[in-house]
Order: sequence, then structure tokens, then C-alpha cells
Amino acid sequence: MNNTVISCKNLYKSYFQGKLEVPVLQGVNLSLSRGEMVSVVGASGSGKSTLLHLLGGLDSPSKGEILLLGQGLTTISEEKRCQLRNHSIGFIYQFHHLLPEFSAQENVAMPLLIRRMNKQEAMERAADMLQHVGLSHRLTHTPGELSGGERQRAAVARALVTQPACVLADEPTGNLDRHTAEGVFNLMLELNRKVNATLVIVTHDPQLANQAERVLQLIDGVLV
Ligand SMILES: Nc1ncnc2c1ncn2[C@@H]1O[C@H](COP(=O)(O)OP(=O)(O)OP(=O)(O)O)[C@@H](O)[C@H]1O
Repeated sequence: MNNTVISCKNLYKSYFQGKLEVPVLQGVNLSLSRGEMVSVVGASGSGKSTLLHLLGGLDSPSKGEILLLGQGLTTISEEKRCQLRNHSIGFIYQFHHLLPEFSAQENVAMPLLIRRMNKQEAMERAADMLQHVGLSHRLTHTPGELSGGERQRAAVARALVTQPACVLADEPTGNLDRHTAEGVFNLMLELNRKVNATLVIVTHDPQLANQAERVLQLIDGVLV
């Protein structure tokens, strides 16, 4: 059985500033199977976020193809791509992006409600997920009433509540102090293991990066 969740071959991405081409990714190859957890490190501006956006179907490559669960992200329709993204990928960003006017529980339930799950079930699943990230005592708190670490844990819960095949995290601990960052990072590894999701974490922090199963380095537009 082909166990590959996400892969790309000879992936190129350039940005254009007027007529000037700025090459960022120059032949990235990657293949990740179910449950695999890797971190991506590299100098500032090396293209880590660019790669994550391409893998998540948020942007298109200049050349090359990305396969998510066997489907070519550049060849399917925008509608199909959105659907696939919604069902198969959980995103976690450096800034939590929780909706300020909703409680932690409502925020975590949101991806399920978008999928038209009934509200009661979505809220129950959200409460369950928040318990897994140690926030069962914060269900009714809005993001403004949570600490930085708690907000990021709520964001982790929101990314995982749909049990996605793949979780893409861009500097998820970038705004946290070391101790809190370690807690959130380890929580992500533990939860991903539990739901058997493939995890790609971009981080600046070599100490955290080394805790993943594999560390990939982005140098001169390629992964080594
Ligand atoms: N929309 C854009 N238009 C033009 N150039 C861009 C665009 N987005 C990114 N870039 C350039 O592409 C390069 C890679 O950016 P990217 O954000 O992927 O790097 P990064 O490795 O994630 O950096 P950091 O670690 O600082 O977040 C940078 O030189 C950046 O200036």
C-alpha cells in the first residue's frame, strides 16, 4: 500500500519583483508517509514558509507538482483544492489566528462547523480536544483571556480537531518563551502521534527541531 501523505518532486518557486526573478525554491524533493514528523530549518529568507504554503496548496509552484493523498494540487480545480485542504490539512501559525469574539471551545469547533457537523457534536469534540491540550478549564475563555501558551495550545487543538492526515506548522512556538515553547512543541509531537498525522514543523530553534524524527535543512533552495 502506498503510505505517502504528501510529496513533491523537483519543486521550484520564484517570486517576481517587476521583471526581476527572485528564485526561492530550486528543486525541492520530499516524500512523507503517514505519521512521519519532520522539522524544517534554514536561514531567514531561505524559503521555509514558501515551501509550507506550497505543500498546503495556499500558493502555486513555478514548476513541479505536489501530491497530497495522491492528488496533484496544481492540476485539480480550486474548489477541489479547497475541499482537500479543509479535509486533510491542519495549519498552525506563529500567530494563533483565533477569532477574538469566540470562546476557545467555539474556536476549536469552527473547522467542524465549516464541515457542517451539527453544533452539539462539534462542541463536544472541541471540548474533548481542548482537554487533550490541557485546557479543559478554559473552554469559555476568549483568546484575549488566555495566556500566549494557552492560545497556541488552543490553535493546536483547532488544527487537530478534524484529525487531518497532515499538519503544517509555521514557527508555531516563535512567540513563546523557551519553557512554554518546549511544552507546545512536545504537545504537538505527542498529539500527532496519537492521531497518526504527518507533521511538518518550520522552526528557527535547532534544539526544538532536533526533537522531530528527521530534520530537513533548506539551503540554496533545496532540502538537505
Ligand atoms: N509574496 C512575495 N513576493 C516577493 N518575494 C517574496 C514573497 N514572499 C516571500 N518572498 C521572498 O522569498 C524569500 C523566502 O521567503 P520565506 O518567507 O519563504 O522565507 P523563510 O525561510 O520562511 O523566512 P523566515 O525564517 O524569515 O520566516 C524571501 O527572500 C522573501 O523576501
